[in-house]
Amino acid sequence: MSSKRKVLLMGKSGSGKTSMRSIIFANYIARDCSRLGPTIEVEHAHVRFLGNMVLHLWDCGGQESFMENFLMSQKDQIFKNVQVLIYVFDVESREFEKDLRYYQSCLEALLQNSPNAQVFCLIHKMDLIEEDKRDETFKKREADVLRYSELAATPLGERSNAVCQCFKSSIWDETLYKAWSAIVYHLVPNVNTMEDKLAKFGNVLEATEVILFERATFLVIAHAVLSPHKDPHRFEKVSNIIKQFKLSCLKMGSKLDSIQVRNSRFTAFIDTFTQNTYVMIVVPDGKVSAPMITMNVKNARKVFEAIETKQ
Ligand SMILES: Nc1nc2c(ncn2[C@@H]2O[C@H](COP(=O)(O)OP(=O)(O)OP(=O)(O)O)[C@@H](O)[C@H]2O)c(=O)[nH]1
Repeated sequence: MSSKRKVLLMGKSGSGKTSMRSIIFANYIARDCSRLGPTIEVEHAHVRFLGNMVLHLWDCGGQESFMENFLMSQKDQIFKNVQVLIYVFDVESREFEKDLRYYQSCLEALLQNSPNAQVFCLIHKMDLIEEDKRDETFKKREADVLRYSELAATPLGERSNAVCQCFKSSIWDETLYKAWSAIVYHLVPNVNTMEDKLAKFGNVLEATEVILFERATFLVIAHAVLSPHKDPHRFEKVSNIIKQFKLSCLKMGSKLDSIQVRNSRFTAFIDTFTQNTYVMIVVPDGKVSAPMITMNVKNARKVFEAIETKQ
C-alpha cells in the first residue's frame, strides 16, 4: 500500500527552497542551482521515497504576492492535511524580522489546519557566513525563530514547546543532508524496528556502526552506533560524498554497486542492500573479511525487505 505525505516548502523568494529539493531529489549539483528561476505559485513534485512512500512536495513560491494568497484565499488548500512544514530562512536576509512575521502567519495557519504537523526551520546559505561566526549566527537566528514559533503556538495552548526544530544548512556542504535526514527520519514509520535490527546485525558482525541510506537520495534513514565516535557529522559527510560519487558514476554510464574503504583503523563496506536502501558497515580493521560481510549482507536482506514492505 502506498502512503502519501504532504510536505510544504515555504520561505521568502530566493531563500533556496527549489535548490535544496532539486539537489536532494532530482540529482542536481550545487553549481547548477544558480540557473533555477523563481517558482510561480506552487510547484508540485511527487517523489517516491523508500519504495512505497510518496512525498508530495509543495514548493511554494516565496514572492510576497504568492505568500499573501497562500495566507488568504488559498489558506485551506495549502495548509490542510500537511505532515511536514519546512520553512527556509536566508541567513543573510536584510529583512529577517519581516521573514519572521511571514513565518509566524504560516505557522498559525498550519497549526489551525494541521495541528499535528511537524515543523522544521532551516537557517540556510550558512556558507555565506565566515566559518568561525557560523555557530553564533545560527544560535541568534534559532532563538528568533523559536520566539516567533511560540508566539504562533501560544493562542492554541498546548504546543508551546518544541513547536519546531532548527537546522543550519547550505547546498555547498553536508549540512543539507543532515537537515533533510532529520526531516525524513520523522516520516519513516518503522525506524525503531529498523534500528533495533541494525543493532543486532552490527553485533553479529562485531561492527562499530551500521547505517542505512535511502537508495535514491542517499539520506540516512536509520543507524546503529555500537561504539562511540568523536565526529558527530560523519553520517552526513558520507551521504554527501557518496551521493556525489554516485552521480559521477551515472554520468559515466555506470552504476554504484559497492565500495570498500580501508585504513589502519577500520574498514567501511557500502553495499546495495534492499530494493530501496544501501547499507554501510564499519568494522575495526582486521576483524572480518569482505566475503564474510557480503554473505551476511545477503542473508540480512530478506529481514529488512520485510520491514520495508510494512511501511
Ligand atoms: N550561497 C548559497 N546560495 C544558495 C544556497 N541555496 C540556494 N542558493 C542560491 O539562491 C538562489 C535562489 O535559490 P532558489 O532555490 O531558486 O530559491 P527559492 O527559495 O526556490 O525562490 P522562489 O522560487 O522565488 O521562492 C539560487 O541562485 C541558488 O543558487 C546556499 O546554500 N548557499
